[in-house]
Amino acid sequence: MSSISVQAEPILSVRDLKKHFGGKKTWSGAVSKTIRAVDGVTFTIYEGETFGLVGESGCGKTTLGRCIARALDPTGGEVVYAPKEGGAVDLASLKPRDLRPYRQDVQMIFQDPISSLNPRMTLLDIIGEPMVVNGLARGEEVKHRVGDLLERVGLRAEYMVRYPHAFSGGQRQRIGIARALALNPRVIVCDEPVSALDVSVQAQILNLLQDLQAEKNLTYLFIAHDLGVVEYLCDRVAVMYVGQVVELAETSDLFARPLHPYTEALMSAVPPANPRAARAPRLLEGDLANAANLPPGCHFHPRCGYCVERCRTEEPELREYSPGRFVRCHRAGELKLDGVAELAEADL
Ligand SMILES: Nc1ncnc2c1ncn2[C@@H]1O[C@H](COP(=O)(O)OP(=O)(O)OP(=O)(O)O)[C@@H](O)[C@H]1O
Repeated sequence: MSSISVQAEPILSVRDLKKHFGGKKTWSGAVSKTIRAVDGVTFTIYEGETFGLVGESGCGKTTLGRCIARALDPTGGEVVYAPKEGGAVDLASLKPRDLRPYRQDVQMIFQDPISSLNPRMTLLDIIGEPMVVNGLARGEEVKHRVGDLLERVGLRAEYMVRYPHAFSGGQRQRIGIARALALNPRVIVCDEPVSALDVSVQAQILNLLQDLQAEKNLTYLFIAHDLGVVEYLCDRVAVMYVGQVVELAETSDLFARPLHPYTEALMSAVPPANPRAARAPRLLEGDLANAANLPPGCHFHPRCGYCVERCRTEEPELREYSPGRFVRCHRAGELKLDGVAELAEADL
């Protein structure tokens, strides 16, 4: 795990970010339902840290990551970025032309490298084109830089004349990483970068990401549903449930003692450290709430084993439970919830 220095400065402050889909008139005059994919997310990411984002499929992680990288236009809220030269800019509200100088600072790596790599382009074009378009290099210099980048991510420079289909899944992810690095970014949104890979290859890619972070002082927003990967890699973690953050904490605190019943439920699906341990997995029951038709009160209440009357009617706020620890639950602190570390100890 990388550790951020105490003096680390905020590099991205996400404030009340929203991305709603739908809500538009259809051809028949009816209005389509509004899907609240991201619905008021607030957190700060510090320079050099790995900030994890977890939650079930469909809870809005990808949409949030894409809004932060401005691959999608947010519906509302702010993404305040601190450029190297000082000051602060709200990436969420900049017009495309004004966004251009900052776009290269925030890059993305995707889950499925093959669908994000143009099959008709050589690696030289895939990795070199952004350099040329952004005026970072031209001519022979592009080849040199692409060769260096390929070698840095563990591939051979001469592969630059080949096409993506000639490579394995792990190698393609290395190509995706080289492309993201081509513009010397400061922040990389890593959207499930290892979930499509074999376990042995996953470790190699995670090690590469860690080495690159140390070398280039990169900041990662790391989106994942595999809690084991998140525990290993992230400094802090935000847990999302239907478009909202329900808990945010330092990784070790979150895993040792979750404060939100949803976090506990996610963790109960993690295999115990001791495989012989007799532990009944308390799997998450019921389906993720519908982002187009949210339940009243706490959005998690229909699936929550700790639900009381207030949870059915009153929507909880995200509040700071202790310094740096945020939770959106009426009963936070009152409940004694199981974390992974505690379970592992109890199992021995
Ligand atoms: N372009 C779109 N139009 C309409 N709805 C969308 C669009 N993109 C995402 N959604 C909806 O927004 C919600 C959040 O989706 P998103 O892909 O961000 O979740 P996720 O947590 O990243 O899921 P996964 O892990 O499966 O990628 C879902 O209900 C999804 O159906």
